Amino acid sequence: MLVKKLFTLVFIRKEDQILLGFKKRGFGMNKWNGFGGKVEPNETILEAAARELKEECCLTVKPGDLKNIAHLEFTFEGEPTLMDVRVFSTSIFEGTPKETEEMRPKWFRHEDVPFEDMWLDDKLWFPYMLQGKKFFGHFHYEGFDKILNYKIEELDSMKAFYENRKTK
Ligand SMILES: CNc1ncnc2c1ncn2[C@@H]1O[C@H](COP(=O)(O)OP(=O)(O)OP(=O)(O)O)[C@@H](O)[C@H]1O
Repeated sequence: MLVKKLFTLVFIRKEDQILLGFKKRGFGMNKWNGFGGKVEPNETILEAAARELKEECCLTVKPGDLKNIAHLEFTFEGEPTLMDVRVFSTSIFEGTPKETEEMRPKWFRHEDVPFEDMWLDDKLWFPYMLQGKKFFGHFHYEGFDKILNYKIEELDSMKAFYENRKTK
């Protein structure tokens, strides 16, 4: 049986640019990604998303301004964990991105997103996100550099997606 662990992932958008952070330590080190981390037991998913964004690049968002745009699942061959990642996006934020011990933030134009220095899955689902689509993705890795299989589905509504999962 797989043990589910809940994570957040936040993308800040500004005109034709997206804010990414270069992870300086821990899981996904030396890769560009959105901002996020584990949801703690004492907080909601939205609170966790806003907290991680603040901790990692010093931007403030109201949890209510974060729009849930995707649900991602990651499994790793031979590992008992399923990473359950709630992806959010917003263009409403306060502050200027600042480097922290964990992340070095940088704005990228859509055509300049550095996929060669990101998780392999990002290249597969970023086009959905950049086109404003909602989606579900599942990626099964062998190690960290090979995807054994995956599936991506465009969704009409995240709410309907979660309601549908609850009843299964
Ligand atoms: C495998 N393919 C992947 N593709 C894209 N994004 C991925 C990912 N796998 C993990 N992620 C994200 O990477 C962050 C890890 O967070 P992570 O640093 O482990 O969490 P947190 O800050 O709580 O950790 P510590 O407090 O340092 O233990 C978190 O946003 C999570 O959604």
